[in-house]
Amino acid sequence: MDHPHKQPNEVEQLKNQLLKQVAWYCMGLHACLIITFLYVGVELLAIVNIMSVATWWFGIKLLERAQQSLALRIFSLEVTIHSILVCAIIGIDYGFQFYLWAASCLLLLDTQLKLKQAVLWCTMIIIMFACTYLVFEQPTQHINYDQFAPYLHFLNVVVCGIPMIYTIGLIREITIGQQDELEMLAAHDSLTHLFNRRYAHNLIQQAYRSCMNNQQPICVVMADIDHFKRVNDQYGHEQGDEIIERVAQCLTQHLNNADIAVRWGGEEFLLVLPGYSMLKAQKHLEIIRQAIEAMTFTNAALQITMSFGVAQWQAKCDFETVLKQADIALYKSKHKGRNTITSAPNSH
Ligand SMILES: Nc1nc2c(ncn2[C@@H]2O[C@H](COP(=O)(O)OP(=O)(O)OP(=O)(O)O)[C@@H](O)[C@H]2O)c(=O)[nH]1
Repeated sequence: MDHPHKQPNEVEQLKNQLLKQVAWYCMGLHACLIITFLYVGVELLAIVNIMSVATWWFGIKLLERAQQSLALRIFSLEVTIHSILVCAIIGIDYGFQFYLWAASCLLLLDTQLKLKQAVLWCTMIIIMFACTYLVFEQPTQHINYDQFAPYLHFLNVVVCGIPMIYTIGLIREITIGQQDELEMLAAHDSLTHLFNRRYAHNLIQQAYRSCMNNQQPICVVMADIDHFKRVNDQYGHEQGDEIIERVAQCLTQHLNNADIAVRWGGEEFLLVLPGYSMLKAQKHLEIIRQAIEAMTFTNAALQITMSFGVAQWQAKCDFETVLKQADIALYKSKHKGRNTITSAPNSH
């Protein structure tokens, strides 16, 4: 069940905007048709179009009140009735039956309608479209401008097709955007935007395999903010969060594209440095250590430091083992008084 205080869905808002655009387009179209039908002497259809303008206007008001599902059903019903009526009066030569395709597409956009129901209704509309060719071949009222029928037919197909392409294209974009966002959310930690532990696992294995294949060294680093509990207690949890964020930014700034930075736990980070020998990693970590030590905050009294443990990932060694080596080295850094880098002994 929906939570009464749930956030408005961004995608639904986008869809609403898009539907409003389409609705304005359709309302304008019907307004033009009022004039057209008056001009060609089919007053009944001019009246039908006046009713259509009113319906689309009402639908726009529903969209403005975020009643998207009801608006879509009304739009779809309007288009269906309208197309059938027009075909019943002037026949199918003018191509108004194609709006039934648009009506079925509109109904499919109603996500509150169960897929089975939507498919059933859409199928019925498409069957109605097919029936127009059997039932309305002979018009009940002839228009004096029969010679324009092929052009109007052509125009109707195009006019009907454009919003369909536009709508489906935009929904495609929304879907791709959503997929990217989901992938991003699944891969990254929300506070630091670094990779999360679960996602990083495969990346780390890939980096390791690539280094082993190219006979390159690779280092694994465990890093932990010092006395973070004290910082939290003294300056508050929010300040603590800001520190974690800033440390993550600092790490990212000092890493290359191929390096992997992971938020491993609360104030604990894992770095995987492909192509780094132990010496190169130590030098690089020293730059990072100094950068973190030099960080300033709004509260001038606040200063933080970070401890590091680094291990070189040897061939035929599994990740858990090298991680443990880096972890033990980190523990030693803490033991030595923190704000320092320690290398795992068997990694030289
Ligand atoms: N603000 C904030 N604090 C966190 C977060 N995750 C963990 N912590 C806190 O980080 C602190 C970690 O404390 P400890 O593991 O005892 O280590 P420490 O105080 O950093 O001490 P050392 O690691 O020994 O230097 C705990 O108080 C956690 O509540 C977070 O996302 N935000």
